Amino acid sequence: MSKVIDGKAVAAAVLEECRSEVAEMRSNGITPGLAVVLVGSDPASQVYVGSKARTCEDLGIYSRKIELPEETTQEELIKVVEELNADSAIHGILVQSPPPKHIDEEAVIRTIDPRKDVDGFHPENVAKLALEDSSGFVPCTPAGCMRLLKEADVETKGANAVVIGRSMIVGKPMALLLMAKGSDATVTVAHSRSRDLPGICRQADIVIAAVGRPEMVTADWVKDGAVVIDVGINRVDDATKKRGYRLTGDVAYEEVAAKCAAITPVPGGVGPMTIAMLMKNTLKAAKQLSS
Ligand SMILES: NC(=O)C1=CN([C@@H]2O[C@H](COP(=O)(O)OP(=O)(O)OC[C@H]3O[C@@H](n4cnc5c(N)ncnc54)[C@H](OP(=O)(O)O)[C@@H]3O)[C@@H](O)[C@H]2O)C=CC1
Ligand SMILES: Nc1nc(=O)c2c([nH]1)NC[C@@H]1CN(c3ccc(C(=O)N[C@@H](CCC(=O)O)C(=O)O)cc3)C=[N+]21
Repeated sequence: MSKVIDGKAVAAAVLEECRSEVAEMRSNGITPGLAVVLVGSDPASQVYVGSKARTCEDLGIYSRKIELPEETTQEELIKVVEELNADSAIHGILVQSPPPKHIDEEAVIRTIDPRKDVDGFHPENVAKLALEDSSGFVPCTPAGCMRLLKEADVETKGANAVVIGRSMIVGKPMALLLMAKGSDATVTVAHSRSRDLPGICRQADIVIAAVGRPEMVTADWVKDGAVVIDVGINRVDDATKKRGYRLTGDVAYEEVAAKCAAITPVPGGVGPMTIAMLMKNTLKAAKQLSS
């Protein structure tokens, strides 16, 4: 028996919280605004960016989509960010990752005003997360995973949590959130150099898979009754689908679902939460900048 954690439903509830907050802010004369910058034309990035803009419009958040050509230089991109920093209609700035290879992503992120850094990627916000200072912005995907654990009534206190992946977008902030006071998990972070990943994973009460390898986590890696959060979004070729591909996570869903206590599906798990938490962060930015 397994319980499916419905990310789409939890995200919808978070978005309803946002909708009433937006209405209240607008009645006080503040319209929250989010700018999403996309360099190049990666098809997956275009899907996410479109979905972010649609969600903003639906909630009454002002959204500006800035699509720049692949050959945009770092200087040009930094100039765009600086203009958004100075623009009082914009409270949140997101530069879609990854940018083309000729752009130094870290330099661009450092240019974003930390008060508008709704991704939580700026060093100042990374430091605030590590310091457990709640005035900063928490990266949307791990924040969404924490909310899913909470909604599914998963006890993190004292639990063994294994995070697979150590990226600055997902794995590392996820580990910080799980170990923070209040969450109180015992956290192991695994990555491509980890020895005996299946053995490490089998110790876990909570598995967070953020790797980018389709169906890597199989049933024999997962302890009976564990909770599995699948962050992976992988496109795999599938001739039976009209788009020519299907989406799959980093977890072999069917076999793992058969033995775990709870699991997030892909799609419909962590992905929708990422967008919902981005809206939350945008409202937080708008409130902090307007007060
Ligand atoms: N649902 C959502 O909203 C989001 C989903 N994603 C998805 O999550 C996944 C991870 O994304 P992201 O963190 O950005 O990816 P990265 O590629 O930045 O990081 C992947 C991590 O996985 C580790 N890794 C790679 N191969 C293995 C392996 N064989 N065994 C163990 N560890 C391995 C890497 O180790 P090392 O550090 O040693 O290289 C790295 O730490 C992707 O599928 C991505 O599409 C990402 C963001 C948001
Ligand atoms: N600066 C930056 N911030 C990000 O937050 C960021 C980024 N760059 N680069 C790429 C990753 C990935 N990401 C996703 C967001 C939503 C879904 C999502 O909504 N997925 C749907 C399916 C979408 C589909 O059909 O393709 C789901 O899982 O149900 C997925 C992935 C945000 N990212």
